[in-house]
Amino acid sequence: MDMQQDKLKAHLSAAATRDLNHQDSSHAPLQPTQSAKSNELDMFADEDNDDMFAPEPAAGHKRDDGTQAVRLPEAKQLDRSMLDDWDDPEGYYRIILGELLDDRYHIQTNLGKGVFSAVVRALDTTTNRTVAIKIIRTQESMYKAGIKEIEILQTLAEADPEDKKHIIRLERHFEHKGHLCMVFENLSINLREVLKKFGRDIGINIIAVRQYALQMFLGLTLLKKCEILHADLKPDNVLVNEKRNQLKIADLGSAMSADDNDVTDALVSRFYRAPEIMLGIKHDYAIDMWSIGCTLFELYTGKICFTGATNNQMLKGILECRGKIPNRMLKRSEFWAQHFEPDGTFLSQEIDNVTRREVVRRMNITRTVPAKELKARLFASSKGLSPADAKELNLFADLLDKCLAVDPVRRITPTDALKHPFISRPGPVPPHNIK
Ligand SMILES: Nc1ncnc2c1ncn2[C@@H]1O[C@H](COP(=O)(O)OP(=O)(O)OP(=O)(O)O)[C@@H](O)[C@H]1O
Repeated sequence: MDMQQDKLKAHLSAAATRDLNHQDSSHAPLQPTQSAKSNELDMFADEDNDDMFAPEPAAGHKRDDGTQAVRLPEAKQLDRSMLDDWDDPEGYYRIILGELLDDRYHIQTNLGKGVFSAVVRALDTTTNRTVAIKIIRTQESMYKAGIKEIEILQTLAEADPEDKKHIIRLERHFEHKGHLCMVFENLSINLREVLKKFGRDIGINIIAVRQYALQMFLGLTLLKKCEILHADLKPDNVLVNEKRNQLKIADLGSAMSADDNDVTDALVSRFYRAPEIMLGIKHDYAIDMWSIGCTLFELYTGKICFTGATNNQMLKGILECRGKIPNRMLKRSEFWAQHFEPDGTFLSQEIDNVTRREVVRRMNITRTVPAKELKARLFASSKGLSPADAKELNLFADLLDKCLAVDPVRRITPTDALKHPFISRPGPVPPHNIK
């Protein structure tokens, strides 16, 4: 529980920072050159290519994926007994570039720290391939969470032997100096970084969004088939390959069995949190579809779909954009009284601009059908659309409307999302991917 709270705190502060980062970004035109591109491998081709993870070009050799790998001094087992402590005060393993882990993995790059782990990129000297290794912090709760994540990843891999469903592959795991180490296939950057580098805070082109949407929906079908909720989907937890034409859903550290659905209003990072979670209604697979809807909106516009410093302010944004919460939902809600009066009036808990005190503003939202607002926001970020582009964007708006249905019972399922015309119509999508 501590760990979850820890993780949530970090998510909240990261989300708040992102919120600030996005305040000034301007809307993106759907540039004709972007929308006209038809080759999905080429979807970012005219954009700058300065990969933050690109290895040193000079002393490199070609990897099997065609990229350059750094030539490192000969791998050696460091005698860490010479060191006072191989962990930092927070239980993270202190990374030493060049160290050989498990007599096999030669650490090349430090990819940074998450809440649960430090992640490194390493060369597997047995296969000569690059891998990513998640080195879990020492805390017992984190070790246990790591074991759970391994079990879930194994279940998912067994159900997808051909690796077609876009969920990250765990190759194996081992222990090193009391740390659980998880060896993953190596990927490049996450979708938040894609947005920052290639969308320049204005979003990426609709062909890329469609390709990514298809792959994420395939991932959701596998999760559902295995009766697993990811419960932390957001751009940060979706990784792409070097070419950026394939993605994998990653970080299953919060994933759980679908019947493990105790009511809590703090599940999922706040901006990607479905309304039923905030209202205290028993949740199911639909929470992941909501998160994907928010992620797709953000990919296209470069803007976070719903923001709010609290669940209450998140609900306010959702109500304004998507209309009234249906009574049948409020009836099943454990936390409705924190946000509504018995007659359905919304109690917006805001900070007064002048006094800086909390004030409660009563809002009577009666609209039962979603406003055109979502669509308007998509079109506002796309200037100078050709009729063909506008048609494409209308299809995307219709799909998003269904992914972001307030009532989870009415929200589109992954299988139906794959059949939606935005995804299923003929186009530049490899046919083997559509199952
Ligand atoms: N297989 C991989 N290939 C390349 N980079 C990876 C891989 N796995 C993780 N990373 C990088 O490490 C970061 C953290 O990974 P991950 O989210 O799995 O760790 P975590 O400790 O669970 O973090 P948190 O829960 O705080 O997001 C990712 O955002 C990504 O940038």
